Amino acid sequence: MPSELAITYRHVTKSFGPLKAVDDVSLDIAEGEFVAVVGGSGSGKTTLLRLANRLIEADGGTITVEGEEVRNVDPVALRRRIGYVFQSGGLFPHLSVADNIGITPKLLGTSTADITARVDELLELVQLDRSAHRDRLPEALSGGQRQRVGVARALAARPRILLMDEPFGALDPLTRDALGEDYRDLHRKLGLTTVMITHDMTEAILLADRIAVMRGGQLLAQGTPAELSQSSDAYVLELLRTPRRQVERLNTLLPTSGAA
Ligand SMILES: Nc1ncnc2c1ncn2[C@@H]1O[C@H](COP(=O)(O)OP(=O)(O)OP(=O)(O)O)[C@@H](O)[C@H]1O
Repeated sequence: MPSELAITYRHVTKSFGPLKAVDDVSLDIAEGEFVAVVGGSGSGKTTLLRLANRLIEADGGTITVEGEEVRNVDPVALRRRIGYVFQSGGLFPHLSVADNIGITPKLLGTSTADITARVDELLELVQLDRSAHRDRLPEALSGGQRQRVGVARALAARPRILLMDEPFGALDPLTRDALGEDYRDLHRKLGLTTVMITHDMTEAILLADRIAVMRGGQLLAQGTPAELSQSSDAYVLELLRTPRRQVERLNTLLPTSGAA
């Protein structure tokens, strides 16, 4: 029986002292869906993400992953089922690209030959040249290449769900755009479920099927970009104003015909 929902949050709450970082959030994420989580700094996005793989434990409510309540799943086993991509790549600085990517298969007892084959497969998947990048240390990579390695490492144990915390945030716009597009293709090709935090509403609109808007720990709104544009909430409309302004300005500045 295929479970339709990859992740569910039901009335989930997490406080740090007096602060409600996540406040009564209910959200369904369907299998194969690409959901972007947007919202201001400190609105609870990272906390929400980390509750799903038990990097943070909820105080109240229920979270399920692929039909199972996460509180009943061993956290280490859970994290192997859910890939996690950090903002800065989160790579181990003293390990080569290959060793970074192969670390989970190694911990799982995979043979050296199989790890080598898997690393090569993953490098190809994230479009990094094997011979050029395999043995480099993270410090010898560009920001974009580091993020590609971060994605490869998160996919090493063949998870069906990927959580991404501002994965492309620190990159220049062109690299960011290329990585976003490439990741979207990968998401589709591998049939992944993706939850991605971003500060960039334009990125959220271009990449995600659905957008969840957080504010003050609460889920303020959720929906497709078209649905959000019908929202009556002033904050949601304000978030959509920047991409709209960009489109209007680009339409004015760029000729509608031509190569660009
Ligand atoms: N371990 C912690 N201890 C105490 N407070 C925390 C902890 N983790 C998060 N918080 C607080 O909880 C709130 C939500 O934090 P969170 O990191 O989830 O927000 P965010 O929306 O991801 O922010 P940003 O976009 O800046 O990364 C913030 O006020 C933060 O300071």
